[in-house]
Amino acid sequence: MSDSVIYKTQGQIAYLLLNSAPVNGLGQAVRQGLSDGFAQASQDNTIKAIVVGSNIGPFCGGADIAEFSAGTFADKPLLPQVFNQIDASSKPVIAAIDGLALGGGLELALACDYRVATNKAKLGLPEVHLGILPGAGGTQRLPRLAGIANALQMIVSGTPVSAQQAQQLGFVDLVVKEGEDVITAATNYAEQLLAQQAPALNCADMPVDRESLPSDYFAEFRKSIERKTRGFYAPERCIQAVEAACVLPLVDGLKKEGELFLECINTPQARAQQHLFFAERAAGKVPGVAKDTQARPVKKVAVIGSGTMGGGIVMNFLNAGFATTMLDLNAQALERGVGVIRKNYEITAKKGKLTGQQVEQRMGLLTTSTQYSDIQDADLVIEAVFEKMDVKKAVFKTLDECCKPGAILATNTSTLDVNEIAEATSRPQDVIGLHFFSPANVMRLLEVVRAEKTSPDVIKTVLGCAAKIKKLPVVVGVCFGFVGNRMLEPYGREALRLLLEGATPEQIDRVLTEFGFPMGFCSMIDLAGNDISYLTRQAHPEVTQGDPSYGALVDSLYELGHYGQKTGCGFYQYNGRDKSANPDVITLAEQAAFKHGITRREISDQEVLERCLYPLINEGALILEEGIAARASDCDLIYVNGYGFPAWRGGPMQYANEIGLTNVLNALNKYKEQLGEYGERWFKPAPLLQKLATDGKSFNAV
Ligand SMILES: NC(=O)c1ccc[n+]([C@@H]2O[C@H](COP(=O)([O-])OP(=O)(O)OC[C@H]3O[C@@H](n4cnc5c(N)ncnc54)[C@H](O)[C@@H]3O)[C@@H](O)[C@H]2O)c1
Repeated sequence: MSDSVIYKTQGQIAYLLLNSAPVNGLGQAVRQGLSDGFAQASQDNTIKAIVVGSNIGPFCGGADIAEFSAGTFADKPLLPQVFNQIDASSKPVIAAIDGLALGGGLELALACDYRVATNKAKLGLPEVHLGILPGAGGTQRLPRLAGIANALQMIVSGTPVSAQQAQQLGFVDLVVKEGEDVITAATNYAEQLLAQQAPALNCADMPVDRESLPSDYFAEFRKSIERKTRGFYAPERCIQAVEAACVLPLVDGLKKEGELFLECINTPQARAQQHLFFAERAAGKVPGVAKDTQARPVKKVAVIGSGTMGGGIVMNFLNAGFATTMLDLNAQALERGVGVIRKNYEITAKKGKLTGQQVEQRMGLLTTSTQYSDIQDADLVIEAVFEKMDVKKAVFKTLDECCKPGAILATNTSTLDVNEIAEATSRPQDVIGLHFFSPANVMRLLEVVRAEKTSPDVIKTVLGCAAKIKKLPVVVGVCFGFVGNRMLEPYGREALRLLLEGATPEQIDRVLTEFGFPMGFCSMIDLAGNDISYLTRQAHPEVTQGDPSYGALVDSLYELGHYGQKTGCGFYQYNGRDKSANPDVITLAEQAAFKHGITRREISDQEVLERCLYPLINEGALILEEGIAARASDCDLIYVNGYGFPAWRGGPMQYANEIGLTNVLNALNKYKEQLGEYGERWFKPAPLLQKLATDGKSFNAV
């Protein structure tokens, strides 16, 4: 038998202990070990019960996902076969669960007859997040053990539950206290079962209670998740599998589940979602930051600026239990900032997501000040003041004078040069960019901007802090807009140019939302305020590369005071929640087109999509070439988590991989030719894209 599963016996009980670090992934060797162990225990007449547990701590993190892309998940024995073998055992089988029982790990536990778990265990079926469904019996056994509604909720949301919740739902039999050894507890449980002559249970004999649910239950459930799952393929297949569990005997339900699993596994969506899964793990590996780099201790945090971003950033740290000082030179702004934080917490408490005591606890961690001398003992300072270089430099000079040696000095700038800000101090090695996204207390993405002199231990420290405040940190280099906003620039440039060439805001937004963005570019600019886009361009005229038509329509709207939603008018007109076309936009576009010698024409939806997306992808290739991002998957994480790029497409670079880099390259070349001088200026393919396409490779090769 393989070392991946340890087989041992003690008295009447056989133990199968998974032994495959780090999380007992169910690769071929583990599957084989389980199957062999069960065969051995079944044949041994002295064995009366079987305990399945872990030799390394966590019970089981699930299938070995790398096997999906390699195709080896189909190497025998197949996971469903092994679990059917366990379910069919004539001897009681007890799962002993500590730590994780996720995906295939929970399906393994469900195939056992009884489950004993520690109160720290997490049990769930997160397959839907990988674009697939639980394909080893989870969709058939969980409804039988936990009821249809509970199972459906767990399978479609992918959200795990605690051992206590699992016991309430009926699929954990015993929860053991912290510190108790779960294998000992499972052994005691097995002995009790044997003393009671408790039978081995077979899921096939368990009824599914469909009658207690309304006849339109599944239809209503579908409606309830419609918005959240728009565009995703797997949730509907999960529902169909649970529906099958309601009407089919177990053996046929398992067959149906297997068919639905195969329908999902080879789709671009499953590849995209698995790409993002691996991308998150890869993002933690930062070139130049060694594994054994020591992080600096961070206990006290200070945030400079109590405006929109400062307040949101402060909340992250209060939520994670950090003593935090919010500093603003303007006492009124400071008071307003504290008020906004309290109000946000109170709204959350009203929704029942925080208790009154928790609100006070968090507010109790907050101190405020208008004096820099009050933050001299802060370990981490995050600046979120006005976006002006002279203001930022003055703040960093003051921080340099007042902060203790070794304090990390971070800036939340969106567009300014972090190297220049760092040089305003005598300690550029301690300076870093922490680019939070708005609303900063909600958005998970954090661009960590590594300046030329930022020291590796500073990066290591902020990555640790990011994990504590539950952010997804992606390390990027210094350039205008870093990764996210830099890639957004050509996307927006093309959307605005297409309006001059003949497209309408409605067409652009429709094409982009049909692609999967939650909103199109014109609606997005209206929401953010086109004054921001106008003023940023004024401050950074170099982005236009001398193109006089660049952003022309935004200029016209700005000059009319039509800033978007905040003034009730922008690309659209707003009346409360109602949004309608702004008829002036066409006239303004015609005037701008005339001024810049652009001939208006009918624009196809395909052109809208290609011209918005391909330059964005091309910019990603330039970013990779320049080393601003370490890997294409980092750009994807930024786009999916910060810019609404549909997760089921895996991010712009993965989308390009999926449609083929040659197609992207050919389209860029086509527009380069078709659009004359404009095309020559903006549609030059990045050398990296050209090379990869010519070599028949994808961005994953970088
Ligand atoms: N708003 C966004 O969506 C967003 C997103 C990402 C990053 N950012 C960046 O975050 C920073 C702050 O943006 P915001 O939208 O919160 O601005 P804001 O205008 O809402 O707040 C800025 C605050 O800084 C204070 N302030 C100004 N100078 C100061 C000084 N010298 N010392 C202490 N306090 C000072 C002001 O009183 C004000 O309360 C900017 O650099 C911006 O580019 C903003």
